[in-house]
Amino acid sequence: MSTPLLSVRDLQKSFPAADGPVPVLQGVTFDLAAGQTLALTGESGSGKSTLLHIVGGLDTADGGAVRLGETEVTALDDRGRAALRRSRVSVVFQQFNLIPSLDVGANLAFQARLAGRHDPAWCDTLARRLGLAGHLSKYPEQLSGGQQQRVAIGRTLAVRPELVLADEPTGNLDEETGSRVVDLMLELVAETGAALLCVTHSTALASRMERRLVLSRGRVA
Ligand SMILES: Nc1ncnc2c1ncn2[C@@H]1O[C@H](COP(=O)(O)OP(=O)(O)OP(=O)(O)O)[C@@H](O)[C@H]1O
Repeated sequence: MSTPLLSVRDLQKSFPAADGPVPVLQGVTFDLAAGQTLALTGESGSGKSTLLHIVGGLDTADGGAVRLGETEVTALDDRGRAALRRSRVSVVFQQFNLIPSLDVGANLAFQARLAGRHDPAWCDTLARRLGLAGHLSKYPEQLSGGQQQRVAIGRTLAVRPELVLADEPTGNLDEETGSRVVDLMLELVAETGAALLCVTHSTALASRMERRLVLSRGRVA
């Protein structure tokens, strides 16, 4: 079998609480192949977002290992994790997290510019495919939720990351808007060849992914 793009092994994480550390991830192990899509589901508090944050280099683990290709993510220092987030792993958040002072065009290009990978032709393609070409000089507050999430997806894919992480990407959208946003996200993720790890409570969204992983009390169920 070929080496997976993402390998998570025996991942452990606790958070401090008044009466001692509370274990949140208690030995999570799974692989994700390049270009594969995986839904991460499980009850509230089961550790889904915590896992996503560690995989994406937004938080650190207490034990175990995360590898992305040849890189041991869990061995990186702050700088290494920042570099990983700029160019190789990119996150779509439920709250969109656009930069309010930048227009749509600048938001789309923002992460790619930071990564030194800005490709104007690819940004134009993304804007057109995401139905944003007529909105490039608008600001996030002038957009609907669905439009804002499409900008966030475009910003994520503008860097051509190896791995896209999505945390409840349709959580703030109505069902129909969410379904259209997911269609676009899956289409464009597939075209770039990125793998997708998507945290969701939505069975409709989870059913659109090739694989499903259920977390229960910090373990893969
Ligand atoms: N920074 C933190 N400090 C302390 N506890 C935390 C922190 N982040 C998460 N937790 C706790 O860790 C547990 C898992 O949280 P996490 O957000 O990963 O769960 P989740 O499965 O994504 O939940 P949900 O589906 O409700 O978003 C919860 O009990 C939460 O309160």
